[in-house]
Parts: sequence; structure tokens; C-alpha cells
Amino acid sequence: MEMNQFGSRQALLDSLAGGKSIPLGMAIPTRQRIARSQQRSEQEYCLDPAGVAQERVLTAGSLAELKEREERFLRIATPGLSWLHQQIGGLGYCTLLTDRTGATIDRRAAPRYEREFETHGLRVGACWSEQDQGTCGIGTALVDCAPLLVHETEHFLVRNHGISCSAVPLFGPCEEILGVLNTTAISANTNRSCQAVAYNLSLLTASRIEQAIFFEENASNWVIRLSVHPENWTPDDSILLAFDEEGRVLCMSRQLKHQLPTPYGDLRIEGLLDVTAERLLNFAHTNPGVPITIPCVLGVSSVHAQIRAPRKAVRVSQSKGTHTPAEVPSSNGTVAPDFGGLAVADQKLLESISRIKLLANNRIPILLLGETGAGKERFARAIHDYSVRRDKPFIAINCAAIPDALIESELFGYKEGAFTGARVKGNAGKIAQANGGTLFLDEIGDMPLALQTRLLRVLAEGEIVALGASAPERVDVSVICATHRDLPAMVRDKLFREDLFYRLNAATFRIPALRERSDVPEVIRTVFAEEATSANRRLALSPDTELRLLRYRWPGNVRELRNVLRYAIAVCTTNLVEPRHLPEAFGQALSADPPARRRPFHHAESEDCKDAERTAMINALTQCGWKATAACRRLGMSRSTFYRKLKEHCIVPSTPRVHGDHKD
Ligand SMILES: Nc1ncnc2c1ncn2[C@@H]1O[C@H](COP(=O)(O)OP(=O)(O)OP(=O)(O)O)[C@@H](O)[C@H]1O
Repeated sequence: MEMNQFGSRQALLDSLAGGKSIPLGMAIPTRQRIARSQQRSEQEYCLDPAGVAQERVLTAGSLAELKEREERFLRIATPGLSWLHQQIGGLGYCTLLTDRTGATIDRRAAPRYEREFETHGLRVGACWSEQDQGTCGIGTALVDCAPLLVHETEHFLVRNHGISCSAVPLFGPCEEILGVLNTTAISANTNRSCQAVAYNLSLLTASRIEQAIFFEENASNWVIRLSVHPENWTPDDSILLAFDEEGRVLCMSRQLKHQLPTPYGDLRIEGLLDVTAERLLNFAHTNPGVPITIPCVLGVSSVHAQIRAPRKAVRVSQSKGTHTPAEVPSSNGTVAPDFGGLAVADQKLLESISRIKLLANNRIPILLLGETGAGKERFARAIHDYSVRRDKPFIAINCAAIPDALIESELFGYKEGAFTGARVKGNAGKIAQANGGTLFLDEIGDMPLALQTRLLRVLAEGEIVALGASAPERVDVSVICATHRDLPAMVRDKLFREDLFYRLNAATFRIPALRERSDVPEVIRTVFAEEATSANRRLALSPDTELRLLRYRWPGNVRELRNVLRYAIAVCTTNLVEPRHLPEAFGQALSADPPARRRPFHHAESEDCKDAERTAMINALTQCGWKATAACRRLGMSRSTFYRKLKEHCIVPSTPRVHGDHKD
């Protein structure tokens, strides 16, 4: 056996035994981490411990946008959050889930403690970054990328001295931080060690969530779960490996990655276990769901394994009645099971998906056309997840939402001192961040001409030149673009480069508007099920409600559908969502505008309509103090549509805020 193979197998056993190496942040003693954080709070963020500064809470609009962005993460993490709450909620603990910046996106609290938690700022929308709160569980765990318990007076701000927080960062399969799971007790009034149970439960739950994310991200791969304890499959004691039919390891648990002597680029199943992938797959096909013991390190040691088939392979074993419920695609076939969990049963769309799958690994740029909210970004993400690049970054950038002057540095990055105001260390642009993975350029039609030339170079030569750089850098990105614009017309009008158009145009797919699809009932049911799960509710749609949803034309497409359902679920206090739970404006739109005549607001065609649209936008902006987010909400438009319309109607903001209020 080669030396490095021995090393890999030993690494596997080490990580199953609890691991030798400790993640960087954890290697530093807690007291030292807290002291460093206190220093940062004072010197870097200039916070006043006794200050009465307002806590930062996101506005309802920003929170809704954030939740939409984090929808997938929320959906996967919610069962873990609820489980943790069931364990300790009754003991006076509040559980929080935040995004990667420390903004709270979900919370569980027993009703009798709710008010007290609110007064301590433990509410959805509250920002718990270190910059906002100084030393605190969530913020400091995010800075150190490691779990942390911050007990009472260890908090920097005096107003937080009454709480004790156990915070655990949640990592995705590429080791990127996705958010934080946190439990907080109020007035624990005991010593630090009494928080050990909450801290350990949080660690265990975080491992469960990370494993759920791993399974989801690797839905189209084979996944093997390994443990040295056959009777005990806790996430702490097991390692996950995702691999393809040829036995190439595509992804693995963090514990193992940290133990491996070398990067795992070419690692195969037989590099870790005394068995070939072929034998494992044969076993899995003939004994689905049955655990297996596999020798490792020349038969001296052995590990216990469970194998999960890719979702697409489940259909094969279905006839044997052997699948587990979690792996079964919905019986009505609404979800394309191995394509990002998308709700699709429309025949044309399914055909597009079959073709996209053939192209996903061929380095051919893909162009997605479709109205706002039709699902272009979800599709782009599904393509990335289906491709061999799935464990590399997926970077999305909306060309319409960034002022022209900033697009260049956002995309290509800049070197130190490239322009006045440039960060001291320079900044890697989005293209460099996407290296190895996928770059999704939304609203490509809004990219300025000069940058189109530079994008062409990236596509043609695989090179980028950052602002202020003297030499090009090689990058390997798969590019997916999207637009609602008529690119051929833009080429005719010399607004879009012809050569770039032909490069992007090779594989073009149109995502139909929801009203054009033949699978609206299935989409409604799937999105409803997703929203109910994410709200942790067991709900049904009444036939009457479903009928109303079916009669509507959905100008805002699946996004609008999701928002309507989210609203209905939030206001429904029974188990049945009825027409009275639908938003009021939805009912009015339905009665005033029978389907055949109804036209979406943003598809107004006549000049009169255009004038009306311009006036409506200016009114909304004026009423909202030229804040883009609030105006979008008032108009019921997505940000990208809003910025596009702003340009189309030549509306110039009275102050530069309209481009700069991302933080509102
Ligand atoms: N097939 C689908 N199944 C489930 N949800 C979907 C589907 N398509 C879209 N959605 C949901 O609709 C919302 C909007 O989707 P997305 O952001 O992908 O649209 P878009 O076409 O990129 O919009 P825009 O052009 O405004 O950026 C998201 O919440 C997404 O999860």
C-alpha cells in the first residue's frame, strides 16, 4: 500500500475516533479568545461598554429579503432548530439561527419567556455581529470561526451582562460559514459550567444541521456514512463521504478534511477503505438501506457504513419498496428529484432540464431567459449543484443592482491602492471568488459595454486582470447568465457586443412565466409544502384556496406565489389555509381582473401604461424617502426589476441613496 494511502486511511480512523487536530479557533483558550474580542470591541469597533446605543434590528423589508436569500439554509436548518428548542426551550433557553453576518433569521422561545427575551434583543431581525454588540456568543464565534460560550459579564456591552450564550457556527461542505446556531439563557445567575449542557446540545444540533446540509448538497451523489460505533450513528461520531459511480470522492466531512495529509483532489473510495466503489455500489443495489462493515487499513481495523443512493437512483429501487421516506420524490412527480429540488412537472421545462444536465459539465456558458421571479437564479443554482463543481463556490451577481462605476471592481477586483478609497489589501473580485466554481451573472443585459469586452476575455482566455494589476490571473469559472432583455435587439442597437452575445447564446433556455406553465398546481403544492416545513407547521390548503391561487395570473411568478403563501401561512392559526388567509390585495386583484385580461404591472406595453408606471415609481420613491428597498416593496417589484425600470424611465435619484441603501 502506498504511503499516502496509508496516511489517508489512518486519517479516517483518527477523525472517527474524535480527531487529533482541533479547528484553528478552538485551539486558542476561551479566556484568550474573549480577551482578544474585548480588545477588538474597544479598539477596532470603538464601542462604549456602558453606551446606550440603539441595537441594530433589520427592517421588515430587509428581513424579508434576507429570508428569501437564505431560504434554502433556513429550510434545512429549521428541523434542527426546532429539535433543540424542544430539548431546552422549557428550561428558559431561547434558540436563534443567524445568517453568516449575525443577523437573526429565526428564533424559538417558550411563550412564557418571550417578552423577557425580546427585552434582551433576542428577536428575529436583531444583528448580533461583534461590530454591533462587541464580545458576544454569535459575533465572536463568527470572527473566530469556532464555537464559543460567552457567559454574562464576559459580554462587552453592559446591557448584555444578564445573558449567557452558546454559539456554534454552521459550515457548508466547502467549509464556508452559513450562519450560527445559538442558545441563550437569561439571568442564569450561576457559574459558567452550568451552561455546559446547552453548549453541548448546541454542538450536537449544529453537527446534525451540517449533515443535513451535506446530504442536501450531495443529493445527486452517493453518500456513505462511516462510524466506528455500529450501534450509534450520532453526527458527532460519524463521517460522511460523497462519491460518484467511479468511486471518486467529491466531498467529505470537515473533520476528515482536516486530518488528511494532502488535499483530496484525486482521492478515491479505495484510498480510504479496503473496498472498491463497484463492490460498495453492488452491495447498495442488492441490499438497500442495510448497514455494512468494511475493513480499513489492511483489515486491521474496520468501520461501519450506511450507504445512501443518489436521489435519481431511488426510482430504480422504488419497485423493491426499499427506499426511506426522505429519499422518495413526491408521488405526483412534481419535483425534479435530482435537480435542486425544483418544482417542475411542465413537460417543456423537464425537457430543458434534461438538456441542461448534458451541458452542465461541458464548460459551455448557459443563458437563462425569463421574467422576474420565474426562477432563473434557482435554476442557475440547480445547474451548479448538479455539476462536478458543486462543492466549489457559486457566486451570483446582479449587474442591474450595482452602479456602473462599481461593477468593474466588484467583478474583477482591485489591487492595493488601485484607486482612492480602495481597501489597503485590495479586494478579490467576484470572478476570482468563483474560481473553480460557477459565476452567475444576473441581468447580463445591464452590463456596461466596456466591461462586456473584459468579460469576453474571461470567457475566451480564462484570464482576469484586476484593477491596478500588471499581469492577468488565470481563472476557471463556469458562467451562467440571465436576462429578461431582448439581447438580439440590443445587439442590433449596438448596446450589446455581438461577439459576446454569440458566446453566451450557445445554450439558451427560457424559463417560462408561471402563468404559461402546465404544472401550476404542482408548483403551488410544492412551494406550499416548502413554506409550511420552513414555518414548522403541518398545514393543508383548502380546495377553495387552491382554486383561487390557480385562477390568478402571477405577474410576479414563483416569487410572488411564495410570498403569498408565506403570508397566508403566517396569518393562519388553524391547520387549514383558507381564502380568508390570503393577502387582501391578492383578493382584490383577483376580483377586479379576470385572468384573460389581466396584465402584470411590469409588462405594461402602451405609452399610457409606461407613463403611469414612471409616475408610480416616482411617487413610491418620494414617499419612501428615495430608499430603494422600501420603494420596491411598495411597488411589489424585485430589486433587479426596480433598477432596470429606473434606467428605462431615466429616473435619476434626488440623492445617491437609491443605489446605496442596501443596509436599510
Ligand atoms: N421551480 C421552482 N420551485 C420552487 N421555488 C421556485 C422555483 N422557481 C422559483 N422559485 C422561487 O421563486 C423565488 C424567485 O426565484 P429566482 O430568484 O430564482 O427568480 P429570478 O427569475 O432569478 O428573479 P429575478 O429576475 O427577479 O432575479 C425564489 O424564492 C425561488 O425559491
